Amino acid sequence: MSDRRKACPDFDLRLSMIRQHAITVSGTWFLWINILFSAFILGRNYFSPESLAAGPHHPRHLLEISMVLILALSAAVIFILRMAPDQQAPWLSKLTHWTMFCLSGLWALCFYVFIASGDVRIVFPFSALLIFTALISLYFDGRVLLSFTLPVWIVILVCNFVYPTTLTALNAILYVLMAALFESGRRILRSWFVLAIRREQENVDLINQLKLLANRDPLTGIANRRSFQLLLEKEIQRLQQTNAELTLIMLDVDHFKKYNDRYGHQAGDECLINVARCLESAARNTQDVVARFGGEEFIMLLPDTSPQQAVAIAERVKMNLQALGMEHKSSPISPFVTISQGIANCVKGTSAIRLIAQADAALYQAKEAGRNRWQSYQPED
Ligand SMILES: Nc1nc2c(ncn2[C@@H]2O[C@H](COP(=O)(O)OP(=O)(O)OP(=O)(O)O)[C@@H](O)[C@H]2O)c(=O)[nH]1
Repeated sequence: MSDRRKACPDFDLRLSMIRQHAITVSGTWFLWINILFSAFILGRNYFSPESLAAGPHHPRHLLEISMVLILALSAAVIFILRMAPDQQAPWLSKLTHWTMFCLSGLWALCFYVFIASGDVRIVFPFSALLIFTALISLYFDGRVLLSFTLPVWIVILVCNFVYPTTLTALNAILYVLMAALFESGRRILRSWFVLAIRREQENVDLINQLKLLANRDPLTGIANRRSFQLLLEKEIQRLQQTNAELTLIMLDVDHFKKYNDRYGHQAGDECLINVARCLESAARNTQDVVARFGGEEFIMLLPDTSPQQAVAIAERVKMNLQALGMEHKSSPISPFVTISQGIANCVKGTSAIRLIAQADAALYQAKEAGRNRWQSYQPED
């Protein structure tokens, strides 16, 4: 299957972003090549001016102007690419694209001067070198590569016939062969480029999936105990540095064993999923974390939350569950599924283990007091 048919929007987006970035990196390298080549032509023209003196057409000044322009343009664009504050900015790749197009026009002019002045020996090796270095640096973006190579190619081919030499036919065959080699090389390089990005994308997806598996509870989809512990540690650290508040609510479904025994394990699973949704809708924002602590136990991590605000959330949990009205005929306290909650507020210096133990103790007190209620942690005297 071709790369294009297999492509998905995410992959296409990533490919175009990497291409944009790559063009500013390898485009810089190619601009240095342009500087080197134009300096060489200028030097050659200076030290051996007779090479252009033959024939009726010898617009030497055109050659010098185009080489100086290539030098100046390449240097200016290298400077801009290096100094740009945001190296990923899309305008950088547009600038590189247009620069390649302008450079191509200037090189086309240079080759026209060579052919028109009868200095044809340099044309084939030099154009081949230029076009294949363009291939190495721009193979991943067909449009940019073509905007550089096509004008050069067309001018060489046309001039070859307008100013015929003894080698006109042979040169034409060589240029056509070079075009075929160029295109096949471009396809091979591009397919490796796409493959490398595809593999990288697959690795990123795999890592994201593993992260999800490591941090999510597979049944309910909410955070698991491990991820809760990490977030709690982070919040406690933040608490030590600021005057923020932090509250935990530990929650336990009442008489869940009886629910399982009456309705079956599958229904028990669905009940836990519904409870998780209830807790999520009672949470206020993305800062609040709802996690499954284990079995039919849940926990809510509420950053920047006072004990009074936590009580309001606990009430909301109770209301949400009541509104859901999940039948629990085996419960001795209500015909519907209920939940007991223990609230603990974190004071500076309290460890994560201690805070959880306090919320657990408050939960135990809520159960002791008859279940289907919340209880704030009361330190023993
Ligand atoms: N369906 C289902 N049941 C689970 C899951 N995890 C734990 N349980 C069940 O939850 C029940 C917990 O029972 P207990 O610890 O006695 O708690 P309880 O019956 O709610 O009693 P109280 O907490 O005192 O109200 C056990 O029957 C477990 O098998 C689960 O993922 N799915």
